[in-house]
Amino acid sequence: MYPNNVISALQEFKTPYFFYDLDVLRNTLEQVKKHAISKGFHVHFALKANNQTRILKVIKEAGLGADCVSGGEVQRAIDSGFSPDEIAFAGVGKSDEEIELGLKHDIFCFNCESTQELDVLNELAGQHGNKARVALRLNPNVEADTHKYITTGLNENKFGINESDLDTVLDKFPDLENLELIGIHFHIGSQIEKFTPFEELCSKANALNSYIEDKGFKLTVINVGGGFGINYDHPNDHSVPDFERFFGLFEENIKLKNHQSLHFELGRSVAGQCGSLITRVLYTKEGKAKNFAIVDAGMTELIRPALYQAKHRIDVLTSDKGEKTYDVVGPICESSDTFRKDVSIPEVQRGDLIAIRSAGAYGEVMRSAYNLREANPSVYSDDLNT
Ligand SMILES: Cc1ncc(COP(=O)(O)O)c(C=O)c1O
Ligand SMILES: N[C@@H](CCCC[NH3+])C(=O)O
Repeated sequence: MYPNNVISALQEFKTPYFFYDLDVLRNTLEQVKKHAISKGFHVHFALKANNQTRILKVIKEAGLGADCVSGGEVQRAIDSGFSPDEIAFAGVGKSDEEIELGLKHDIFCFNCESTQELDVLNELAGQHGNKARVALRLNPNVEADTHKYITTGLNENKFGINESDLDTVLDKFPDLENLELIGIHFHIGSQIEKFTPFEELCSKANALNSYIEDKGFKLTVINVGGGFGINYDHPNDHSVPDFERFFGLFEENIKLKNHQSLHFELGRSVAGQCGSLITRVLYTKEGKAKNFAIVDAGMTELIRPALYQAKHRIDVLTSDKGEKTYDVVGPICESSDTFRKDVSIPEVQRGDLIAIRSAGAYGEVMRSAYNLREANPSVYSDDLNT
């Protein structure tokens, strides 16, 4: 819950809008610095989670690099001050145009996901006259224990190169004269709350690392991806994820050779807790079976509940009345436009301000204009009149 001076400042802006508490972001980044960067680990922020320039500048200043999945994100990273040698470009379907943008800027690394992509990258790099650095995204077939739509490291997923194809891919490298294989890359899924999948990932990564090095390749980059989950139920008590345990697990379990460094691509765990979607109650409706609180934000602003049945905490900022049970719903013409079902919150009335919490990652970036919805500007804590 926000303090009263913040709540009254938040009243001034046109809802719905995203509010970013930059102090929460800075505190989060302090922990990333303490438990990862100071130990020599490289942490790339996944722009797919949040690509607001203001947010990216704070993240860049803390010493993180950028993990991009489109030409647009590569360009946004560069425009936000990331140096090309801090930019990794991943993605299962990079277009020729997007690859060319990466080559033009001579970015740090392309994370490649198929043999065909390697051929295309090799050809385009040849035309550009520069060698492209490549990390192979390998599919470790590890169960991430998360929502099925956001698991990525299983054989049935479209991502990465399966172990059974690895020899064929490695055998190609002598012919790929414009590529330099510098590393291996993994990413098993997102919003992973247990630590066992990451332990399993470490043993798979160790085995594959040794296997490829034994074949005579020198890998300098071991990239274990992102996926660390956040606490959606208690964003105040857990505003910063337990990075000590997360990075400690990798420090203990990943076996690096002397010439190797460990890389991460974190999105949600960095940006998730600093953002809220601020919305106003438009109407309340007492149904036969349900009470509805109809708010002015919808799945167009935050699609996670509709897409993954995600439950974001709802804080009513302007009511201290007794609790009442509501379905909190948006104005979009879809029944799935529901933020929470049967949630107990202080009784609300038209005009009350509500914060839908933990919306800093995969919130604003996934916004759509469906129903011709207008996008209001985001608000940053540093600019509040408090
Ligand atoms: C390849 C890759 N790297 C990094 C991320 C960032 O993941 P997260 O936000 O869960 O840390 C994702 C998203 O799941 C991804 O697909
Ligand atoms: N968009 C997803 C995460 C996908 C991660 C990208 N591979 C979410 O909101 O939880």
